[in-house]
Amino acid sequence: MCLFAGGPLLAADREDFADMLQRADAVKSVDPAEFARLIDQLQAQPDALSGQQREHLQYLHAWRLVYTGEYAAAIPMLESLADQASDPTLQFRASVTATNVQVLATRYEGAFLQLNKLLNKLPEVTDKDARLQGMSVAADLYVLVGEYDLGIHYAEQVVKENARGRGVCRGEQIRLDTLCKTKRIKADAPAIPAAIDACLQQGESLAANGIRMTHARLLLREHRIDEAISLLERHYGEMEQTRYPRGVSEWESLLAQAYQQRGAGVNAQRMALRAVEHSVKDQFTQPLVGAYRVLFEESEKQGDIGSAIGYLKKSAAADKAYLDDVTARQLAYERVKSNTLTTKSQLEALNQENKLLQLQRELDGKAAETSRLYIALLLLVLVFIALWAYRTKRSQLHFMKLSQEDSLTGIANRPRFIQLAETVLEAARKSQQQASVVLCDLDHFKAINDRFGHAAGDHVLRQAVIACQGHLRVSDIFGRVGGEEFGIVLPGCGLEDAKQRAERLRVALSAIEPQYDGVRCSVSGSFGVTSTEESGYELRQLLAHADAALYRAKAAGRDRVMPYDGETVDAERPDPIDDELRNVGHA
Ligand SMILES: Nc1nc2c(ncn2[C@@H]2O[C@H](COP(=O)(O)OP(=O)(O)OP(=O)(O)O)[C@@H](O)[C@H]2O)c(=O)[nH]1
Repeated sequence: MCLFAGGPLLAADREDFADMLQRADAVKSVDPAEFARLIDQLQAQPDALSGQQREHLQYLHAWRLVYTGEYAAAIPMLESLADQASDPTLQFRASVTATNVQVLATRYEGAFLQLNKLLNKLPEVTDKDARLQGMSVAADLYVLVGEYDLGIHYAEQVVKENARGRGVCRGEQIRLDTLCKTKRIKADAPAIPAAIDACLQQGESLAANGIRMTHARLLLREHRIDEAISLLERHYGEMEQTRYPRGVSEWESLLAQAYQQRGAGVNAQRMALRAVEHSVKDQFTQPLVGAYRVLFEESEKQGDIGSAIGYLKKSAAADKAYLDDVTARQLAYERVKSNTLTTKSQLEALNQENKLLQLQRELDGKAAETSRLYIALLLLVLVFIALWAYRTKRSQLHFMKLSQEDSLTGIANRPRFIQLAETVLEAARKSQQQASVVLCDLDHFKAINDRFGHAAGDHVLRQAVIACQGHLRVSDIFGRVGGEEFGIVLPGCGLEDAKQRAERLRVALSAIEPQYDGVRCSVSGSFGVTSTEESGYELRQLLAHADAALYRAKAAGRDRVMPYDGETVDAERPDPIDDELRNVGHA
């Protein structure tokens, strides 16, 4: 398929682009020519790429600019990707590279600020390559400001994680360089060839040559000049192929110094000039200072004073610029560190404040909870009191009912009957209305008890009450005033009415045929009736007259109704409710 032919873009094309991007990413530091070819090809069709692919391409393009020393152009591209890239891993990688470039562009403060952000983000980054990049930058930066142990720590971390087998090469390069700087390694250390091998196996010739430079420095330090020259000459072409100007310039400066130490002035001069030529514009590095120094000394040796003075001036300027650079990065590091510490302590203060607020909130919460508990407790007590009051009232009512009720028949007992009758009669008296009183006594009740037993007698009493209730009004007062004797007050009834109603009660009584244990017995009752017209409104009088009439009914043969006939009541005749009346009167 032709990738860049016109016509609609197919999904397969996008896959090919993705493939090319991956490939470009993979070869960017090992095969600059292939990397450049792929980037150029992809850049020719920007509209054919997806948004994410365009971002990836932009990152690789910025990387290429860094590689060729165009830092000013690369930094804004990388910063924009670090802030806005849709893929978080690309975001992290862009910010790592941005940090790196800020160092190269001597923007140290920005670099250290960015480094702090990176290290904070690092624990969340899972992409192994991105982690390798982040930790490598951290190691480089710490070494740059003389924090060698920190640098070695991150370098060792890179080796340990060994992302895609590249960690050993990258981490060892930093570690060995740091050990060289701190004079903690010898030129014959076996770690050196091992690290070079690891890099070569990964195709990382730039890193392999970086380690070789470290090796050459160690050899020179140990005055093994020929070995150093041999090493540097042997791999010079390879270094040139990396097309990394900064690295090439450093290599050439080192070789120039080696030649000079050997006394090969012409070669030293030639190589130093190349180092100056390949050095990054406006970048004052130690190798550049070294190259100018070689040129000055060689010119001086040759008696070319004019050139010597010129190189001396350049050397002094480069040296000063380099020292200024060292001071600048040191200052930037200290400033960021102190700002970070200040921010940290401010954050801690804020944290403390937050903790206090949190505690306060918790206390408030507890107080609210306690209040809620108190309220719940109070409600519980109130409910308990209400329940207790309700039960007390209920039992009071129950006992009151018990005290007013006849337990056998459920109608008013004698005291209650008297109380109700008094009230009704008083009302009748006040309204000058008639009322009648009826006394009813069951006939030969003793005989029922004797013949059928006491329980049968109780049963008959209950049946008799039920029969009577069927003929009484709600306003009538009905009570049990003796063993088998009942009293009835009929408000609004004159004597005739009362006689008729008593007659209905009598008929009702004689109609019941209570059965007990299968034995049927007959019941009848005798009734004595009087009214307020005959006897007045006094209950005692009314009852006495009704009782006299009842006595007459019994005497006349029972099972009948007798009205009070005006006869004088026998004072000797025992009055069944006399005591109660006396009590009521006293109450
Ligand atoms: N079973 C039962 N008997 C009761 C109760 N109260 C009173 N008696 C009985 O009622 C009977 C009343 O008898 P008496 O006073 O001689 O009257 P009596 O047999 O009805 O005869 P007269 O009234 O003259 O017709 C007694 O035997 C009492 O024991 C009660 O609650 N239950």
